[in-house]
Amino acid sequence: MLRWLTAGESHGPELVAILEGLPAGIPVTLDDIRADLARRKLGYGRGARMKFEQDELAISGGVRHGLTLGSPVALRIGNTEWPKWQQVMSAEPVDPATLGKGRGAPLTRPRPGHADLVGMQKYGFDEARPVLERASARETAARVALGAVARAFLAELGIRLVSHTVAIGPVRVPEGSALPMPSDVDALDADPLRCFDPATSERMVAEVDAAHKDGDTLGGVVEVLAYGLPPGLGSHVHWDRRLDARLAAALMGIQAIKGVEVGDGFLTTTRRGSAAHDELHLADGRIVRASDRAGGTEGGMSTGTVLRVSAGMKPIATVPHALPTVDVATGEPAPAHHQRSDVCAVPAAGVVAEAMVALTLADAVLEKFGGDSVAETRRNLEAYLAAIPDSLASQVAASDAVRA
Ligand SMILES: Cc1cc2nc3c(=O)[nH]c(=O)nc-3n(C[C@H](O)[C@H](O)[C@H](O)COP(=O)(O)O)c2cc1C
Ligand SMILES: C=C(O[C@@H]1CC(C(=O)O)=C[C@@H](OP(=O)(O)O)[C@H]1O)C(=O)O
Repeated sequence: MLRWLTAGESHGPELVAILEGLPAGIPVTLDDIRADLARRKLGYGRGARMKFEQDELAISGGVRHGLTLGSPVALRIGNTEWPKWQQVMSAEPVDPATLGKGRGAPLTRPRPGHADLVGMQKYGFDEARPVLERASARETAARVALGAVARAFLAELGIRLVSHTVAIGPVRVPEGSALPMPSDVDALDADPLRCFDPATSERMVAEVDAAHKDGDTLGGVVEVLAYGLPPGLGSHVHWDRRLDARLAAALMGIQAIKGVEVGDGFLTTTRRGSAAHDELHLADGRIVRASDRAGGTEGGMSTGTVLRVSAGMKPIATVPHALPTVDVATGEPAPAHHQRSDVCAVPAAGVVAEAMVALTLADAVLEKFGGDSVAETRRNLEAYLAAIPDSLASQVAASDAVRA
């Protein structure tokens, strides 16, 4: 079983993260994790903070000489903005009179769509600062760092992930567009919106520009693909063992994600059964699926074809053209508080989604194949695949290509 936890506030000294349950022998370097942290900052429409804040990464445990030890992997990501926030976010008691009118001023005009108001009601705060500090997606840096370690483990087994943006607001890649492969990651990261279709990307840039000009914000949809999965991760036998359910929970656990689809998702509900499923045929004596509408799971288990899940993100809640709210200090109507924000963070959400899928898949792999060293996990995986009788063996073209 793989367990992970993150802690730390958006403007606190650092984020910390622990990943427990990985086998020994996974190659992990600071540079690999830093590369993923840098990818999370990408994307046209992100706010000023992405430019000046650095992710100061340190590995505090679980890795020696570039390889995991089998012990918990502990990571720290320093917030370089901390010096400006030392007093506002001090762990030690502070005289409220010294907090002043700037950063430390109480935030009493909760933003519709953010965690502000309900967090104040639930935790008994009279302003939003103590809520938004943890509700903020700054925390996703910690998940991406853990996800980089999980991805390194999956890569050792020939499993590779890629994510891309499929919609920004109403602008969507055309139906039936080509899917990116793991080898396309650099090209995707070089695109302003991490979109695989250059013409759509141009229209997405224009959409972000238009929202920015109007003092508005945007959401969108990201898709994560996993190549090289064996059949049989997850299980049909109980709801909480289903791989699709676990992936949906992991993706819905990302700030601002409001919907998840597996494969063709809701589009499938509009089709008749005869046009909704992936027919099984024989090719060279092996079973092949004629299409991939299901997105790589059937019965809550990976089928061995490409896994395809997508997540829909709502528009950023801190709308520059501030939304109406109520000032809870005066009881009067007022505009919601706004200092700065992203116009659109969908490309970053794609990188976070990739991390959450990687962690979920790593957990499912360990559940099925176990192993205290990567070599042992690999042996168990290979023995399982070899034991599938010829009469049941399926051909998994894309996956085989990656694994080879
Ligand atoms: C990568 C990323 C960046 C985000 N940036 C902002 C932001 O700058 N301003 C903002 O108000 N919300 C931002 N959000 C969304 C908020 O974190 C989210 O709306 C808030 O936590 C409430 O979401 P919920 O209703 O899904 O819990 C971001 C989300 C993600 C995933
Ligand atoms: C800091 C990050 O994202 C932040 C997520 C976020 C929110 O409300 O979720 C609000 C913004 O922070 P601030 O209000 O300080 O400008 C984003 O910059 C990050 O992703 O590293």
